[in-house]
Amino acid sequence: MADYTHDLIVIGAGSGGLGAAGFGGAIGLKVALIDKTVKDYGGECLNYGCVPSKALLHVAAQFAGARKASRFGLEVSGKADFSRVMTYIHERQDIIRKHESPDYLQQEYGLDCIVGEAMLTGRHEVSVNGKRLTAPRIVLATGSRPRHLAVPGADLVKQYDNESMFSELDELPDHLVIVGGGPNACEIAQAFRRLGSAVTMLNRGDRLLDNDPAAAAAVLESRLRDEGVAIRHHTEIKRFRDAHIAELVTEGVPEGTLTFSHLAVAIGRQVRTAGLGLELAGVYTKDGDIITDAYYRTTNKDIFTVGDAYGREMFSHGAEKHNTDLWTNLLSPVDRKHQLKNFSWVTFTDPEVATFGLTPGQLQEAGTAYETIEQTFAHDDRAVAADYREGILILYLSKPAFGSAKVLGGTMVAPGAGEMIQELLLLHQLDLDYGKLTNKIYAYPVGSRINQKPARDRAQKRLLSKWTKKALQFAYRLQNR
Ligand SMILES: Cc1cc2nc3c(=O)[nH]c(=O)nc-3n(C[C@H](O)[C@H](O)[C@H](O)COP(=O)(O)OP(=O)(O)OC[C@H]3O[C@@H](n4cnc5c(N)ncnc54)[C@H](O)[C@@H]3O)c2cc1C
Ligand SMILES: NC(=O)c1ccc[n+]([C@@H]2O[C@H](COP(=O)([O-])OP(=O)(O)OC[C@H]3O[C@@H](n4cnc5c(N)ncnc54)[C@H](O)[C@@H]3O)[C@@H](O)[C@H]2O)c1
Repeated sequence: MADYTHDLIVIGAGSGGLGAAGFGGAIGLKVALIDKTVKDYGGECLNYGCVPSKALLHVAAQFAGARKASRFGLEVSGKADFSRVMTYIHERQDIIRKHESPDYLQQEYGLDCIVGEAMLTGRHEVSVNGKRLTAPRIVLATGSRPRHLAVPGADLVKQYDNESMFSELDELPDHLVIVGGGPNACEIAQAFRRLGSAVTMLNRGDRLLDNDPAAAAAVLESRLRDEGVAIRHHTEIKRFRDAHIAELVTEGVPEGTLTFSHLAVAIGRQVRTAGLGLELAGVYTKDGDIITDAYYRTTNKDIFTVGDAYGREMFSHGAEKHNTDLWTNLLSPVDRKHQLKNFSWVTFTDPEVATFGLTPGQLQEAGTAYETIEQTFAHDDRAVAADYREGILILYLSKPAFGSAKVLGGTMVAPGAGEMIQELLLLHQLDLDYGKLTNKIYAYPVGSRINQKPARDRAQKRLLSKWTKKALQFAYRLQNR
């Protein structure tokens, strides 16, 4: 370390940077962690992403619950007091912020937390606040930024993205138009509708949640429509006439105009590259992404990316996964390759859409034989009691020549699906037989009993074949004469 100021420099203190620097600090390395402002510590997830969106959904769920209770005589009316909703969100953020502040990180992990805009100035060199830092390895955890619409008239309109939505929006929109059909668009559509806004979603694709199975997305879409969200697929904004009127096109054909009070864009993310001095460090980009290999290395072998900067799965737990791999690679001569075999993601709408393990696309690409099981919640006692019979569980099971099937992946749509898939994900990750669930005794009527239903059905089918039935009858009569 003689010639370097630090063992490791990490730029960006979001989910990616906190994990990368935190582990280095925990094992006693001299790590510099840099972010632009004190408030930026915690990154997108804390400030404008996961945390505020989940707090918003939590409040919105209470409104939905109260409205549903009108069926049983409770009278409710009115819209949300938006400033109080925002206050709640900001309070929640402040609780988490305490453990992600520069002071806390410095004290707990011994990190050298620096507040300032960093720039690469050499292959092992970073400049921040006029100072030069050096390290044998540098991690770029600089995240991504929201995409905006660039159609004619775009400059006439305030495009609320997730950053401005959670920092500038100060009133409940009368009519919120949301452009996009991914997890971000679905979550905010349901939240604002439940708080009392009219909501229209405009989606370029032919369905919501492209990364989840169509059958799962259809369940969510039906719920959103039932709650009053207008959803238009194959639809884009062609131009804005003024700050509140958009001209639409559906598959290239003019579709009239749409008037809105507020416009939100949830059309994906772009990796941040501007102002980082990448070229000075030999880090190259292609089509706006930082070029990286399967080991998180950039075109400079001593500079790595994690989190959204890696340009693939853009989730907080994606960053967590990247850091686990990266640290394995930084500490051992055997490199761990990026793969998504055991990954999962959840859209936190009501019902939640939770996907885990391998997708049909990945299975087909790998040439893996599998069968698909679709289990409805229609006759699940908990779903009947708590009124979510429209939920589904989709499972991809292996087709072994001998022995029991393995859980390869799947998707669940249900309230709390993100929690309920966890045992399935564990079976998959540990490569355990699906049949292991057959004799598990679940407390009645926990929702996750649904995970067992197909396993029991399969076991019962085997047990109740003509010959096994005869054998069992014989065994019974022999024992009970
Ligand atoms: C609305 C929304 C909801 C989401 N909900 C979820 C969810 O429920 N679950 C989930 O897993 N994921 C969710 N995500 C995704 C998740 O927020 C991101 O994947 C994650 O925050 C990315 O972390 P990161 O560290 O890669 O980037 P960021 O958190 O963006 O951190 C990058 C940091 O780098 C800093 N930086 C950039 N350039 C410089 C520079 N030159 N000098 C110093 N600092 C710099 C920035 O200030 C920033 O703080 C959501 C995203 C959005 C938009
Ligand atoms: N619960 C979660 O984990 C969660 C929640 C929100 C966001 N995120 C993450 O944040 C990132 C951004 O999410 P996102 O939903 O914005 O992006 P996305 O890329 O997942 O979805 C973008 C959507 O916008 C549509 N679209 C794109 N351009 C359009 C246009 N011009 N007009 C109409 N529709 C258009 C696409 O068809 C697609 O449905 C993702 O990586 C996502 O995983 C995660």
